[in-house]
Amino acid sequence: MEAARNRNTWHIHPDTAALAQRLAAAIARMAQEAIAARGAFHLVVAGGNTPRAAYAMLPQLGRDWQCWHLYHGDERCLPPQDPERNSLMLDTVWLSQVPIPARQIHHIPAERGAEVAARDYAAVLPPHAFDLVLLGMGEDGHTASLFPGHDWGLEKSSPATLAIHDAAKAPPQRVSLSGWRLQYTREMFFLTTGSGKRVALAAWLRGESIPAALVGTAADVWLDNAAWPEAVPGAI
Ligand SMILES: O=C1O[C@H](COP(=O)(O)O)[C@@H](O)[C@H](O)[C@H]1O
Repeated sequence: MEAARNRNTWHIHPDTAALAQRLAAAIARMAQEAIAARGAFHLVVAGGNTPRAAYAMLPQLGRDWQCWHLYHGDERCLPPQDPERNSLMLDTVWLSQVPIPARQIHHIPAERGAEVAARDYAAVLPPHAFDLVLLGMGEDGHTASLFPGHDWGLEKSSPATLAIHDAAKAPPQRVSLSGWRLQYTREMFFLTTGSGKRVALAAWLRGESIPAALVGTAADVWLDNAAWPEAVPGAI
């Protein structure tokens, strides 16, 4: 595969363990820089399986937890204790072990249903840019809960949050930050690992209009060799 000409930086890692370690260190470093510069770190987290190992390392690497503010890129409309909830994964591997003030952890109240949760979540978003947005990519190229064939809310006239009713991946009801709100950030990292992501990654590298590519036009993309076997570890 040849990288399409775009504004992405591709960080290739030999395996998921190496990626998780560097990613967790990068998040902790960026938090310290943001806190030193502005007194707070506003982070949007990705759901799914890919970021789990990095999140689990953060309790050891992070500091100044009282300055962290957490948001989700998306959530699935399921009860809070459902194992498929992004918030439950985050609580289990990371948040239950660190003293981030509860009022600064903005889980999406997706158990209220997509429309109500999207409205309520919009009300807690900051008026300023996020410091860092973490995103994953599904096998079909979706990111957050922005799926192929849907409106991804890339226009500034779109709402900041979208109620999703027919997602191609279960559950069909979800809430997502819109494309432009995800892009309103100082930095964006995409996390993509495993051979299951090869087809979507190849489409991105060819310049196809998949949701991940259009949201992540200028993102740093963190990959392992299983997702891009031909790539030599390093940054391109
Ligand atoms: O449904 C979702 O999928 C993407 C990718 O998940 P992964 O398990 O392949 O890492 C994820 O980024 C998103 O937050 C999630 O809700």
